[in-house]
Amino acid sequence: MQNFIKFETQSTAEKLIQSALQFKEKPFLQKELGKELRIGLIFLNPSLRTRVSTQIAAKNLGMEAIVFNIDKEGWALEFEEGVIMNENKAEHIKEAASVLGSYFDILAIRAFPTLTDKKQDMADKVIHQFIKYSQKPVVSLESSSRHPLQSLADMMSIKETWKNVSKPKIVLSWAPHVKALPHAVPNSFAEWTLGLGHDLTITQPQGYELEEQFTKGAEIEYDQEKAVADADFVYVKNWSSYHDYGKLPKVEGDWLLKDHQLKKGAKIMHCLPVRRNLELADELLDGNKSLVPLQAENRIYAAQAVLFEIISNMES
Ligand SMILES: NCCC[C@H](NC(=O)CCC(=O)O)C(=O)O
Ligand SMILES: NC(=O)OP(=O)(O)O
Repeated sequence: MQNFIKFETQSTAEKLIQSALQFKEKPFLQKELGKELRIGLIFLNPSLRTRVSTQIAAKNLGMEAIVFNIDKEGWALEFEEGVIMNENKAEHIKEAASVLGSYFDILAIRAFPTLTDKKQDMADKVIHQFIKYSQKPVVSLESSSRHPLQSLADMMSIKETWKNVSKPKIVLSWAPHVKALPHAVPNSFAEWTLGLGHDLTITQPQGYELEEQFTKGAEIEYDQEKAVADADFVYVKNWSSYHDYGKLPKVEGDWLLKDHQLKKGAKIMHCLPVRRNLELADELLDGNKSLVPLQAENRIYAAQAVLFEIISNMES
């Protein structure tokens, strides 16, 4: 594995989950591996979990991690090729990525979508420019289209929790929000669950269908109550419209999930940050159905498994 920007194969994903679970048992198992290596965590958007968990993961492997909030502390970046830079952008991605590539052994990038330019967002233009111009392995810390480190931690959390031999019923449920949010988390969640051979049902209001490349093979159920009634895991997340890109079509009914709609033993998941009592009710977040703290904790070991795999490939 050179770059980690999406789900690749079932066997790679399973290997990463196993490795993450092993690092959770023994975080310092490979504490010397990265001792002469440096990772740059480059943020174009805010973060709590991704930023801190990836720093801890790097430290557990003996690496130095430097965080750079490039959107606030760097020069304004130009991503277009061949333009005359006579407006407010002071530095081109060609120089920025190439210089950062010369400073670091691995680069990790967070670049949210515009939610206005669908083509650019779906092509993950920013992350691909970092790959092209840095010439270093790149890890996605959430791109326009996907959030693979989150999904790896989510798959690990499901694996740790589900002890039955039968397959769990997994539901991805749209939830209300006040803003237009990206599709990266639900896209990746669908990509990873289906890629690992799980059964997935997606419930969302009309107009909020996700891109089919991610959801092919999932059952779509517009009636949320029906979809969640017998679910073992309900992954709750808001996203804006994909087809009417970045818009917020009017929603009928109350999509805020209630504890009584779920069966006993069902688990609730969310990537965080969550808006309490808008996206998810206190009774669910604070109750025993919540896997949310486990998911957040597992972000460390998901990142550690990914960095371990990239470093192991660099050396061979
Ligand atoms: N990294 C996890 C989620 C990040 C982002 N959420 C947000 O922007 C929430 C913002 C707010 O609630 O104002 C998303 O949905 O992709
Ligand atoms: N879940 C997640 O990626 O959280 P942050 O946006 O805080 O990093």
